[in-house]
Amino acid sequence: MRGLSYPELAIRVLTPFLGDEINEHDFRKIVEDAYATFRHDAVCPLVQSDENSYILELFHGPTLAFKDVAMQFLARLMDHILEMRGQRATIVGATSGDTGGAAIDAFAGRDRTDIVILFPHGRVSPVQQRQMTTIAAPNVHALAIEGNFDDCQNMLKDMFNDHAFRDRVALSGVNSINWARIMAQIVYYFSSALSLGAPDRKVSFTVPTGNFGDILAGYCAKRMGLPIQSLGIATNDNDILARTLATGEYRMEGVVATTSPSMDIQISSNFERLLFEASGRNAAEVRRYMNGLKQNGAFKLEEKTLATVRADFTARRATEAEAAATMKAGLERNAYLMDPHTATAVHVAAQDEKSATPMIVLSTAHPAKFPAAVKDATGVAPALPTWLDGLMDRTETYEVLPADVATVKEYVERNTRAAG
Ligand SMILES: Cc1ncc(COP(=O)(O)O)c(C=O)c1O
Ligand SMILES: N[C@@H](CCOP(=O)(O)O)C(=O)O
Repeated sequence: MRGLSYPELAIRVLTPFLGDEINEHDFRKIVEDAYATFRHDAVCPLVQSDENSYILELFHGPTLAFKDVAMQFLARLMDHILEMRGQRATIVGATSGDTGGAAIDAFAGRDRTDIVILFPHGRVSPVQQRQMTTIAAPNVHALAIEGNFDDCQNMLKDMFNDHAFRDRVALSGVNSINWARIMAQIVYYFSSALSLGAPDRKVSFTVPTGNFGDILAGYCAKRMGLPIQSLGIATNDNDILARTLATGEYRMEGVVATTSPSMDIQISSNFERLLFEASGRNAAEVRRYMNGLKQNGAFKLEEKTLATVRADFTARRATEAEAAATMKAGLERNAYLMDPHTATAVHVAAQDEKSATPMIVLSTAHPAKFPAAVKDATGVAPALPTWLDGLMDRTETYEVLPADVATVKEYVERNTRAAG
């Protein structure tokens, strides 16, 4: 697979996951169109940052975040399937900042879908907010929820669990709850590892982590046979995953606001998927964990499951000061500006012992999405690319709603077209 273009590689990696509802020709067109929206010929280029260290830039899509990689593909795939079936869908998504903008960009103006995005009021960056609130398309609805991301995601899960509501509005998801999101993210683990010599040479990854979707895609790549030495979870001060790997106990604490807001998460949704695999697909064990989380805000991992998780993953935290110092050092040493999420992971990766295995850090957002944090750390305010000119001056349209699922459901039924 070495030497293939990104779309060709995506077709090779993703084809085994397809059912028979889509033919080869249509799938090729979906993939090619999705990655034609990226502003870099390589789609996800790999940049060397040190002797054996690399940064995988995942932010060359329309909204400057790694979410575009999956979302541009997913929107086209869903549109195609809905068209073939003659159906419509209502998409409801929860975001801590980036999923929402990427989903709105990818689905805006599409005839067969309405999209409602729940974001935590006052807890996303101004650029992230405007990417959700300034898109004038009749099928787009942005809701600022008086709560945090976990509240938004909990309400979304409640909506999926209310089967009558789900069926009435033809509810569909674009969060990483949707497997197609994870599936599309597997591809860049392959593209970057292949360009460094895989499968003849192992590589390691460090991933800025919140909802655990991105790093789960890395785990899937490993299970598919990609020789990955280690998968490093990098967290900000919301370090529940780092604490869990250290102590064996997943224990919720309050969410704190950081300069990497997209990782301000305590309920890391896809960690449940990992636990299912690590427990040997023991549904009863995972159910016990999830009940513990709901009832007591905590659960303790079985020794065997913990050991299995630790065999594939390491986890560390970068504090706000460490992320800021990393952004500053990146600019001074390499004339390279990185965003706070990326800096979190670069700091964590640098704590590893020197190894002959190349380390690839996933860069999940363009620094211009977080200009205030980057300027505070480096003195330089990164400018938005020209295709986003005027973003900060456009009129915003959004509603503020309480973190109350009945109120949000009522909004969805009133404002979307698939019901009835
Ligand atoms: C910029 C950025 N970095 C990292 C993450 C964390 O990714 P995940 O939620 O897949 O762990 C997010 C949110 O998804 C993000 O938007
Ligand atoms: N960090 C995410 C949170 C949602 O994650 P997802 O991968 O489940 O969509 C964001 O930026 O919205």
